Amino acid sequence: MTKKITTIKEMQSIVKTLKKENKSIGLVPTMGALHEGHMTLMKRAQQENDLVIASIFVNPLQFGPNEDYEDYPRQIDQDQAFLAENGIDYVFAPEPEEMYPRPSQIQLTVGAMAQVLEGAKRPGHFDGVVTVVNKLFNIVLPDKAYFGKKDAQQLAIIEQMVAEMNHSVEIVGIDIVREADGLAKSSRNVYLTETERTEAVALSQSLKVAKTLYDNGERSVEVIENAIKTYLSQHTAGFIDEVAIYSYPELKQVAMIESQVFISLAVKYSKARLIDNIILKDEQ
Ligand SMILES: Nc1ncnc2c1ncn2[C@@H]1O[C@H](COP(=O)(O)OP(=O)(O)OP(=O)(O)O)[C@@H](O)[C@H]1O
Ligand SMILES: CC(C)(CO)[C@@H](O)C(=O)[O-]
Ligand code: BAL
Repeated sequence: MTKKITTIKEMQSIVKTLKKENKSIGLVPTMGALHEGHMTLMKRAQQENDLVIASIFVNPLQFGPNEDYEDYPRQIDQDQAFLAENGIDYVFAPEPEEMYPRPSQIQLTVGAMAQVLEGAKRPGHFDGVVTVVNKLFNIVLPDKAYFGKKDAQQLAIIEQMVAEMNHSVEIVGIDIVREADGLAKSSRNVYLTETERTEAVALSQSLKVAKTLYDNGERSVEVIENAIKTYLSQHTAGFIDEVAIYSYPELKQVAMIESQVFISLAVKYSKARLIDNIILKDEQ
């Protein structure tokens, strides 16, 4: 059975007991509408900790005014059953009023790392992410916390936050989990129409085109970005919102592909904005 906790006080009291018993805690922060991508994070957390706390919280602070906060899929009972089937110990699922009971006097702001890629498209998004993740770390006091590489910029910023704020937690990044045809699993995939779902395979396919170019020796950012844009425009009617190559984890733009970089892309469909990325390593 997965025990559902909705108050910070109860969660902290459970954590206190677990710490007294010397149990290691793995935290998997999510926004719910759980799928196999999330479950891969949970499984890894189970392997590496005495017990796992999943959090489900659609964090209002990380959504812009014209984004899908109201519409974001919420299915806590289904999620709790899925967590129980997979032997997850606790789900921390507070309401927004529990996490943010009063107007905030103290704000966290992410610097240059949040001015590019997703952060540039979604102003304030990463300030909201680090705020809630900070609170979750303080409430759950995890030994390890698990984040997907699908949100590569988020992972880099959280690693930076942990280093700067001296959180006693080890951050574990998990590879992107994909559908059989290559589409990255995402809670927002349910928004896709049938045609969009068929076409959305173009995101991962275009990254494969880029990888092949890279493997064949291409190192020009412009050539690789253009190849992705061309592939996408030929294979999907979705709006190409972003195709960019950045160093990882510094999140600095690169002129040539010389070090570890990631190619990030975002495509907007009628209701869903999907992201994907691939990390390229220069073996030379
Ligand atoms: N396909 C995936 N592979 C690996 N990690 C994933 C995948 N999908 C989500 N995650 C990770 O799970 C955690 C929770 O993500 P979240 O609840 O936002 O799910 P999501 O499916 O990414 O939803 P969204 O539709 O908002 O993109 C994040 O660390 C995210 O990177
Ligand atoms: C890390 C997170 C749970 C914080 O709200 C969210 O950004 C997500 O689901 O990736
Ligand atoms: N997985 C990223 C959370 C968001 O889109 O707000």
